[in-house]
Amino acid sequence: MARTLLVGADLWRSFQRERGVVSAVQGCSFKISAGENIAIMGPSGCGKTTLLNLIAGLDIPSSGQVEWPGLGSSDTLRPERIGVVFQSANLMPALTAVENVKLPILLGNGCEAHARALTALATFGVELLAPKLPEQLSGGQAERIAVARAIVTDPELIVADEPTGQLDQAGAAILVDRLLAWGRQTGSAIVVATHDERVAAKMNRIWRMRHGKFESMDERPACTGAG
Ligand SMILES: Nc1ncnc2c1ncn2[C@@H]1O[C@H](COP(=O)(O)OP(=O)(O)OP(=O)(O)O)[C@@H](O)[C@H]1O
Repeated sequence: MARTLLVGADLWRSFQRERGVVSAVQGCSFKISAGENIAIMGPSGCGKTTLLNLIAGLDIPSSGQVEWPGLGSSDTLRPERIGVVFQSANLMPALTAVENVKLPILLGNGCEAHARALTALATFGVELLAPKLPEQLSGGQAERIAVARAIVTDPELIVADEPTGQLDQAGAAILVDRLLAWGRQTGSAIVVATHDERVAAKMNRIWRMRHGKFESMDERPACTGAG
């Protein structure tokens, strides 16, 4: 049986706003195991980003518990155990593409950072963009580099927030196929928030959210794999 990486138990996350409290995540419970790939879908504002932040240990639930039995504690998760792809790439503007990808390894005191960063860029077919600054990149190129940055430390879990939002259909399919191929090779789990049914159809499981809750969790896509 696959190793359990993460368990969320009755997670709630509420935000205090001027007009009252918004409960972005409302009682979500789940488990993520090694090698799984999961799409989180649902309308804008249903809580996908908030849930991803809890999964990645970037945010703390208002109540409930998230634990990473296969990965460690929340202060040691990133960048080595969990790789994060933020919405809209979030590259550091003053650093070139290859420097952006190197960054998580340097933070983790790794060696051979440049070679590993180039390998990660090549995984997504963007190694020729290594010397470019973010301002010289298209949105889709920046997204590919952001995903390369997330895998460069060989994490056991990737959490990606709409990683293909700037790509056309063909570009999105290639990026996701390459990410899933990397996941199969390394045994890593991949969790992707997406509005794109074609992207979701490539995953093993789909979790559908509405108003902060799971509507369905174990839905199997009609077609799976790298097709
Ligand atoms: N830091 C915050 N402060 C206040 N409200 C927040 C905060 N973060 C999220 N919210 C609210 O929580 C709800 C869920 O937001 P979230 O970004 O998780 O949704 P989403 O499903 O990821 O949306 P999208 O698909 O548009 O990215 C929304 O009503 C949002 O306005």
